[in-house]
Amino acid sequence: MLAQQQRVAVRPSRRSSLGVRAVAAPPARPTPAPPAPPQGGRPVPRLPGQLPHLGLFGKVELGKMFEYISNEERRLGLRMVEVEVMGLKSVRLRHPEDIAQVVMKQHEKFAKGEMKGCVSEWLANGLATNRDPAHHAAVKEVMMPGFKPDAIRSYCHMFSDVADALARVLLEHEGQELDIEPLMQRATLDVIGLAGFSYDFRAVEMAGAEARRRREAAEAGGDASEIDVGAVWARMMPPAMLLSIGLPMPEKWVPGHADFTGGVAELDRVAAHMMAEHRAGRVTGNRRSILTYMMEAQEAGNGVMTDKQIRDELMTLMLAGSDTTATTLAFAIWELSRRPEAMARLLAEVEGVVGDKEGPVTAEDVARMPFLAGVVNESLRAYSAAPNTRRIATEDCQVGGYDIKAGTSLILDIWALHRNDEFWPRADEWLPERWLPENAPSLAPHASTAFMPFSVGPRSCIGRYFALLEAQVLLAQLVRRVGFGPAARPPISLVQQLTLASEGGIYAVPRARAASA
Ligand code: HEM
Repeated sequence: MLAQQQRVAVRPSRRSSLGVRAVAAPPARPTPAPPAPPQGGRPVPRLPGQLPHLGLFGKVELGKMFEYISNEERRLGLRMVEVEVMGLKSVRLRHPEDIAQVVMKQHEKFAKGEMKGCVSEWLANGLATNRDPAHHAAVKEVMMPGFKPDAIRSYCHMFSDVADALARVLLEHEGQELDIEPLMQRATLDVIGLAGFSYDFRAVEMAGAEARRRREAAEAGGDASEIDVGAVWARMMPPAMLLSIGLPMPEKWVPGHADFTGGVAELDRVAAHMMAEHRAGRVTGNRRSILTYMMEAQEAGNGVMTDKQIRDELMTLMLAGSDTTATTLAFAIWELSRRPEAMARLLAEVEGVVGDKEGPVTAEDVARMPFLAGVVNESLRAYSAAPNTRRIATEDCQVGGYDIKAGTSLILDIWALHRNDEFWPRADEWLPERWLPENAPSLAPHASTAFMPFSVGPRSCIGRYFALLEAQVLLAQLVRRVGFGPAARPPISLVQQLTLASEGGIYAVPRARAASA
C-alpha cells in the first residue's frame, strides 16, 4: 500500500531555486562509515549536498525526503546523519534510544527548538513554544486539571455531538469524492473549542450549505463570533512551515504570507471574543474548561496568567489540539475507505458494543473496542501527525556514540522511526490488526520503545489522552452514521506543513450508512 504509493527512484536532483544544490547520485558500492577516533565519540556524518524533494518554495515532500534519508542511512550503515535543508543544518535522529536520550533521559542538555518569524509571533509563549522551563512548568500546572483522565472522560458527549454534526455535513456530499481533511479540521476545532474553551466555533456547521451566507458576511468584517475559523485555518496552514523558518522578507516571496498574517489577526479577534464571553459567563459545552482554569488563576493573582499568556495558550491549543488529531482522523478514514474488510470489522465491533443505543459513545464503550484502538494507533504510527520535533544542544555531549556540539539542531524524526522496518515489520503497510494482542508480538514487537507519536519526556504531548479518546469516540460515532468508499484519485503525496499533510487533499466518498453497510 504505502510502499507502492511512495516508493520513488532516488535520482540526483538539480533544483536551482532557493539555493538548493544538486545532490550527487549514490555510488554503486556502500561507503564505509568513518573510523571511530581513539577517544570520545565520532563526528556525525553528513549526507552530501542538500536534500532533494524540497520542491519549489520549500515544500517538504515528506514521504520522498524521508525515504531518501533512510535509504542513504542504510546504504552508508549510519545511525544518524547531518543534513542541510535550505541552508539550515540539522542532525536527524531516528533511533528510539537516541530520541529518548534527548527528549527524556538527558532532556536538561537540550532546549526546545525555536519557531521563527510570523509563526513565532502567532504561537508566542504558549506551552509548546515556551523556552523558559520555570515559566513553562507554572503555566502547565494551571492548565493540567483540564487534561486529567477524569476531566477528559467527561468530554465524550462533546466528541460524540461533534461527530453527529460532522456526519450531517458529510452526508450533504453523499456519493461525491470529498477532501475529508478540512472537515476533520473543523470537527477537531469544534472539540477544542467546546471542551477546552467553553466556546462553540460552529466550524462544522459553517461548512454546511446553510451557513455559507453568514460566513461571507463575516469575511466582510462581521462580528467575531461569525468568523469561520475552519476557513481561516485552511488558508493559514499551507505556508506556515516555510514561514516558521524565519527567512528574510517572507512577504516578498512566500505565497500565502498575507493569508497567514491575516489569519492570525482573525484568530486574535476570536481569542479576545472567547475571553470576553467567558468573563461574561456566556459559556457553551464544557462549563469548567482549560480556559476556565486559566482565568481563575488570573483572578487569583498567580502572576503567570496574563491576558497575553492566555491568548498564547488559546492559539497553541487551537493548533496543537486540533490539527494533529484532524490529520490522524483523516488518514484513518482514508485507509478505511480503501479497506472494506477493515471498515466492516470496525463497524461490527462498534455495533457490538453500542448496539442500537442512541446518544453518545462513552469512554467505557471505546475501552471495549480493541480494533478501534488499533485503527487509531496504526494511523498515529504510519501517519505521525507531528512527524518530527526539534531540540538544540545546550552543551557538547554524545548521542548514540556520536559527538554533538553545543548549538547543534537535532530533528527527532518520529516519522522515520515509525517507518523503520527494523522496529516495525511491514512498516510501510497500514495494519490496524498489528495492535491486537495476538499479533503484537510479531507485528509490533518494539511498540513499547519505538512508538512515540506524542513524544516522551517533560515536553511530550499534554493532550495525549485527550487526543486518543477524542479520536476513538469521534471515529466510533462517525462510522455508525456514515460509510466511506474509496475515491479514484492519484496516490497521496505527504508534505510537511506545521503538521503532516497530504498535498492535494485526502479524498473519500461518504455514503449514508444503510446504503454502505
Ligand atoms: C493525534 C494527536 C496529537 C499528536 C500526534 C500530538 C503530538 C505532539 C507531540 C509529538 C508533542 C511534543 C513535541 C515536542 O516534544 O517537542 C506535542 C506537544 C503538545 N501537544 Fe500534542 N499531539 C496531539 C494532540 C494534542 C491535543 C488534543 C492537545 C490539546 C488539547 C495537544 C496539546 C499539546 C501541547 C500544548 C503540547 C506542548 C507540550 C509542552 O511543550 O509542554 N496535543 N504533541
